Amino acid sequence: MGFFSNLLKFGSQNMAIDLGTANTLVYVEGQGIILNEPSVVAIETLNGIKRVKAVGEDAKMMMGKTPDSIEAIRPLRDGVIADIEIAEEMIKHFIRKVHGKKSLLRYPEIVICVPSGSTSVERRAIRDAASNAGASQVFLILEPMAAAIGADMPVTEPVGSMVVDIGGGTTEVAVLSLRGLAYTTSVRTGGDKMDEAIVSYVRRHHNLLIGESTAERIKKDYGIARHPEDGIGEQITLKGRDLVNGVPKEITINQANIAEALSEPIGAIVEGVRIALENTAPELAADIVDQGIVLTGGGALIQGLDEHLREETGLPVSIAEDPLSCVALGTGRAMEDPVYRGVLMTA
Ligand SMILES: Nc1ncnc2c1ncn2[C@@H]1O[C@H](COP(=O)(O)OP(=O)(O)OP(=O)(O)O)[C@@H](O)[C@H]1O
Repeated sequence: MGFFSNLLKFGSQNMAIDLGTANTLVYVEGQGIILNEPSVVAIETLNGIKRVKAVGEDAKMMMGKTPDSIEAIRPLRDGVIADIEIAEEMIKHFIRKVHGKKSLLRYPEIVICVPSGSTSVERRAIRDAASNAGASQVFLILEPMAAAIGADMPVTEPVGSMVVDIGGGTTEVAVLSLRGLAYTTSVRTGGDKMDEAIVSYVRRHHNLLIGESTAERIKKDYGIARHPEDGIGEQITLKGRDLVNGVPKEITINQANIAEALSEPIGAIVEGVRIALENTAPELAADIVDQGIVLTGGGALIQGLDEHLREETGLPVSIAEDPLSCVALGTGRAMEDPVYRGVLMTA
C-alpha cells in the first residue's frame, strides 16, 4: 500500500500539485492528473475592494484584454512567488475545485513541488498557502526530482542522470542519483523569456506591437531552436498594433526569424546545461555520457531543441514522453509510491 493510501478509506483525496509559473496541474491519488489550468488569477477592484473575479482558464482568457477595473495576474511570474496572497487564493481555488464537497469531511494531504532554487522563506510560504487552503499536512518535493520521476528516470539507483526542465519562468538543470540532487542549477529563462524575445523581435524589425498571448501562440506553433533546413521554414502571419501610426496591422515573418528571435533565451538554457556538466563529479558525468540528458517541461517541445543540445554538448538528448505533465506525474508518483518516500520534504 502506498504512503498515504491508508487514509483513502476515510474518504480523503490526497493530492499532488505542480504549482508552475505557467500552468498548475493537480494529481489526485488513484486518479492521476485531473486538473490542468493556467496559473492566472483575475482580480477585480470595485470601490477600493479587491476580489477574485476568475482563476485559471477563465482568467487567462482575460489577459491583455481586461478593463481598468480587472487585472489578470500571474502570481508566480518569474519562477518565484511574486504575490503570495494571490498564489494562496489560486491554490485554494484549485483545491476546492478538485476536492469539491468532500472538503467538509476531511482535509487532504498535499504534496506540492517547489523550484530547487527557492529559498526557505518561499518554501514556507508555499507550504503555508497549501495549509491555509485546507491541507491537513503538506509535503514538498523539488521540481527537477519530480520531473525526473515523471520522466521515468532511474532516480533511485546509483546511476547519474541529468534532467533539464524547461518551464514558463525557469529552466531547472539537475543531476540526480540515489534519490538526491547531486547538482542543480536554475536559469531564470524559460517559455516566458521566449515569448518576450518574439515580442521584442517583431517590435524591433517591424515596428509592430504584439501581445504576450500572440507571441506564445507563435512560439508553440512555429518555435524552432535552429535555422530551418531551407533557411526560411514556414511563413507566419501575425497581427498587432503599428507603433508608428497606432493602427492595427498584419505582417508576415518566417521561421528563420523566429529562430533568430529565440537564439538568446535558448543560448541561456544551453549555457545552464554546460555549467551543470562542468560541475558534475566525474563518476556521475561518465553515467550521463551513457544515459544522456532528458528534456521535460513545455519548452522541451520547441522544434529541434533536442538536436541543438545534442550538437552543443555531444551527449545523447531525449524528450520525455509527455513533457508538460512530467512534474505533476512525478509529484503524484512520489506521493503514491513508497519507493520515493525519501524525496519528500516537510519544509
Ligand atoms: N508546443 C510547445 N512549444 C513550445 N513551448 C511550449 C509548448 N507548449 C507549451 N509551451 C510552453 O511551456 C511553458 C510552460 O511549461 P510548463 O507547464 O512545463 O511550465 P511550468 O511548470 O508552469 O513553469 P515553471 O517550471 O517555470 O514553474 C510555457 O511557456 C508554454 O508557452
